[in-house]
Amino acid sequence: MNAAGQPGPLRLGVNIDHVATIRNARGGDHPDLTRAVRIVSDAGADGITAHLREDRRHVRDADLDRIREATDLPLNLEMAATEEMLEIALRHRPAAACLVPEKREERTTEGGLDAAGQQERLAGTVARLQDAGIRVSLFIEAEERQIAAAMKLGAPVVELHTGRYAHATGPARTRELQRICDMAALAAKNGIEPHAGHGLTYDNVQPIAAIPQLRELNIGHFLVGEALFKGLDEAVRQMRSIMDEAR
Ligand SMILES: CC(=O)[C@@H](O)[C@H](O)COP(=O)(O)O
Ligand SMILES: NCC(=O)COP(=O)(O)O
Repeated sequence: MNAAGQPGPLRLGVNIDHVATIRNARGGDHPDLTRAVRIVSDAGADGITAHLREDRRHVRDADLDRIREATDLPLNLEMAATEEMLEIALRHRPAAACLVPEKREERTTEGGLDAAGQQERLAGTVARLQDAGIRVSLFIEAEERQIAAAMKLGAPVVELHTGRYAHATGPARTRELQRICDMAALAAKNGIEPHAGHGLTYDNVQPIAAIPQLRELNIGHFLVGEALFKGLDEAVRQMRSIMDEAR
């Protein structure tokens, strides 16, 4: 919140992974990721997010340079906390690196990173990224013990996993929303910048975008799907406008 008690600006990071998923379905270079990045930039995104999965099912190593060349927007690299990914991040120096849990056989990122249970393992990765000037974020469940772990690790940012909220209905959704509100407030109170993302759509983004402490939402799969019907430019602009109206 700013000095007047109003929520500050909310950045939109567009995750372009699933443009690459469609490209990879045929093995060529269409749809071109850099074209998508330029459209997203022109449509009002504040950043580009890409998850370089260990199995390279969507974005690939060579895409990272191509994304950087296509836009001045900051790149938020989502990555597992492995030595291989750390070396890639240190070579490419994205503006931000978001440490995510990864299971090879999962359909999508199923839950948050267990920062509380893996503090020792994560400490070195967080420190090496930060030493390289890369802003570290931890993609965690909205739980007090995970925020406490982020504080101990010295992470400047947490991204709260909104998957459970996105899939819940009725009172369960209200509970999930409250959890995210409370943990965004707790993070901010302790000097950690809270972000959120996963499974957000036009129908469910408004209450999340209205959480005053949140500074960034990362949204991908829905926007790429919606782009089939209205184009990527319009899909991003509409999301931007719902987010702006919520502040
Ligand atoms: C961590 C995360 O939420 C994103 O990476 C997003 O889900 C897109 O990647 P997947 O669809 O491969 O999970
Ligand atoms: N970290 C969440 C993200 O980048 C986008 O998730 P989704 O919108 O593809 O589910």
